[in-house]
Amino acid sequence: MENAIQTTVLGGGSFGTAMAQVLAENGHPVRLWMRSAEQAEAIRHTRINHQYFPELELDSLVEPTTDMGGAIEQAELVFVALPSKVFRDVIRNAAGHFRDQQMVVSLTKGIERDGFRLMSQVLKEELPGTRVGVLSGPNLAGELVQHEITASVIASEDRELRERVQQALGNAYFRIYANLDVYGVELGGALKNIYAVVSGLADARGMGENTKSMLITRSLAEMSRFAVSMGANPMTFLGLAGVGDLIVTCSSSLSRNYRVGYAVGQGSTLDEAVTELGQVAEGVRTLELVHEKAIELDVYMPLVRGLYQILYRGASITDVVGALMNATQNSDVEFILPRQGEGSAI
Ligand SMILES: NC(=O)C1=CN([C@@H]2O[C@H](COP(=O)(O)OP(=O)(O)OC[C@H]3O[C@@H](n4cnc5c(N)ncnc54)[C@H](OP(=O)(O)O)[C@@H]3O)[C@@H](O)[C@H]2O)C=CC1
Ligand SMILES: O=C(CO)COP(=O)(O)O
Repeated sequence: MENAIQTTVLGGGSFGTAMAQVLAENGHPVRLWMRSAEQAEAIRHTRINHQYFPELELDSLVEPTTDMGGAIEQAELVFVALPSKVFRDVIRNAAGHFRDQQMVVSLTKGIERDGFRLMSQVLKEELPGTRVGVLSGPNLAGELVQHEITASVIASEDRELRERVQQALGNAYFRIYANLDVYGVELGGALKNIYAVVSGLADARGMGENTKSMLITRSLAEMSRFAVSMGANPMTFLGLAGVGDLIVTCSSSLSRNYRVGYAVGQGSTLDEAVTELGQVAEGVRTLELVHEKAIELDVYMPLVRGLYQILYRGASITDVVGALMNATQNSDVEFILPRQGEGSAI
């Protein structure tokens, strides 16, 4: 195709595969890097990624590979779809293959334990000289490959990168908006996973629609409050990468975080729920990190605290719900009201 962009996706899991398919359907050759030679070989022969998308026939422009060097060196645009837990190690091992000014976009929605770093920060540290962006939004992989009309946000300080990503990914079913608030867009994607777990729990317990609405709305207030305390722009949380992603992950059983919450709500232990899922649910780890950070920064996060008590301290769901409904700190104030003469806060 004229104007085809050479692309690479690192990570042959659920989202990496979905994004590779979108790129290929748009006419861009894409190397899909995965660590398993067996998996790459099977995809090459069957055109199917059996473990993650057994019903999806991959476009002929998707080339599965385990050759990390070749995949990176030949790409103009590299997308990274790896769990946050392994992100830095994989990138560090591959660092020698990247070149100056190459465009690298994180698709990962998680936080690194050491130093509470987001993936774009990891990329900047490990790959100095490259241009970095993050893509985030309400993008369930399973819906994207079904061509459900979807939108996402490319956030980067680099205008050329934003435009290139819009060009590479945009099509009749996928619309890519641009944003300059890299930190807010990325933090939104990571934080909403926690509340998807809460939402799954609530659904498993048969809680009502009033409850669900309350939970989602208060989740938005809580994640925005945290983000503002970390220096993000609260307006970003009213967009696709904030409330947009929160709504979809809190509402869909396609969300792995929701499914973990649902399983725990039905009586599984956290370990059982995560093992049964067999894919990454970033919210479980993010919860621990945000819980710790909220204490450090003294940010009021009752839902994070409640979920932490349930998942990590063995508290009963009934007790936690009771405590939340009887909470006194800030409980009767919907928004933290500004003092006279100050701007508004959330
Ligand atoms: N799925 C979705 O709908 C969306 C996911 N995301 C985000 O994308 C990121 C990746 O998620 P997703 O693809 O869904 O996760 P999956 O669990 O589906 O896949 C994870 C992928 O990472 C690979 N991997 C794990 N550990 C390593 C390692 N040490 N070295 C190399 N590869 C490794 C896995 O390989 P193997 O199969 O060999 O274990 C697999 O290919 C997450 O941060 C998620 O939040 C963002 C938007 C949507
Ligand atoms: O981020 C997602 C949708 O935007 C996917 O959520 P899960 O990781 O919970 O499946």
